[in-house]
Amino acid sequence: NKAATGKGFASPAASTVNKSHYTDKFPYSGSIRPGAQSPRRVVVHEKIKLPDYAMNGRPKLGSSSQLLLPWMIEVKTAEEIEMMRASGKLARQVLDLAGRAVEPGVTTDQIDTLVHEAIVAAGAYPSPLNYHGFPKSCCTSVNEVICHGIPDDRALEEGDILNIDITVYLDGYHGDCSEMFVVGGDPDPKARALLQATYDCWIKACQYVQPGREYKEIGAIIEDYVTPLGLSTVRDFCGHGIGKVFQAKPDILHYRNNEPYGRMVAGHTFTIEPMICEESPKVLNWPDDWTATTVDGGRAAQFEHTLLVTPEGVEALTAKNENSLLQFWE
Ligand SMILES: O=C(NO)c1ccnc2c1ccn2Cc1ccccc1
Ligand SMILES: [Co+2]
Ligand SMILES: [Co+2]
Ligand SMILES: [Co+2]
Repeated sequence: NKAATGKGFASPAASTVNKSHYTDKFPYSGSIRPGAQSPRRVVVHEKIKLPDYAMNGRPKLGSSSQLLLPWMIEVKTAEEIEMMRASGKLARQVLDLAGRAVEPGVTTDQIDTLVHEAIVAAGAYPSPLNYHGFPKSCCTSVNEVICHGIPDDRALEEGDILNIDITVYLDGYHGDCSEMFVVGGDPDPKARALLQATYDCWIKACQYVQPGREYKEIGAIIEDYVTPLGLSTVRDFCGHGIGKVFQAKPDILHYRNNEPYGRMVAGHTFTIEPMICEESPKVLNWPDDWTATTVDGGRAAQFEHTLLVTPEGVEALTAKNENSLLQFWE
């Protein structure tokens, strides 16, 4: 996902704000707070191909091949599709490894360490690390955190719902996926409803994908599914084209829209990663420059696949494998 609109956090009208949960003046909306981060890592293994931003944090502008005009979507060759399959497969393996480590008392920093070491051991680079300066190798987003939660020293608690978002850069190609995990394994009924609805609208959107279908329809499918259930879909971050660059065209909006991104073609690769909220979809950006939470403390859930448009329809490059654990919503 990426900021589809400008940043800046909601500033509730002064008169109506209950300041009881204010700490250091910032209106945190729920109980999650910034934690202490362990020292940043730098990947220096000579065998690992680094993305262009690895050292200076700034991805080169424009799409992977300079020939592509901004509104054109890259069509991968058969060889590139094989590379994307390998990246997607690795991202899935790392996400499964991270998910198996989730239990009360484990910190998100410990999960980040596990993820970082597994990605580097596989000869890949953890794509989020230093992407626009991001400090960690994956995102861990708990409860009211919508996305881009930074792994830190907070221990996971019974009943937390957690998104772990993994992106790997393997031999020049990114693979990006994320999934929800329930800490302690027994979600409250409202969490169960949020997780089931988020999963169901996501699967519905993924199954819509096939050559000739319009990109913009994805948003309507998601929004029309969650709204009748009393849930909302975040508008500030979107899915994205992916390949030799982490984020490319098209922008995949998760709400009803008229984006002019045209139609799907076999060989397109992109993510669908809806963020669904219990209450308001409005985003409160923390002063840490990364973490995005709901403005009202309502919880949020997200799932993400990297998808390939095939002549027959769609292939989830980050699909679960025979060793992946199934969750209650599947
Ligand atoms: O698609 C993504 N995840 O699915 C994705 C896209 C872009 N930046 C990302 C991610 C994940 C982590 N960051 C790093 C970051 C960069 C700037 C602002 C906030 C976070
Ligand atoms: Co993504
Ligand atoms: Co994301
Ligand atoms: Co992701």
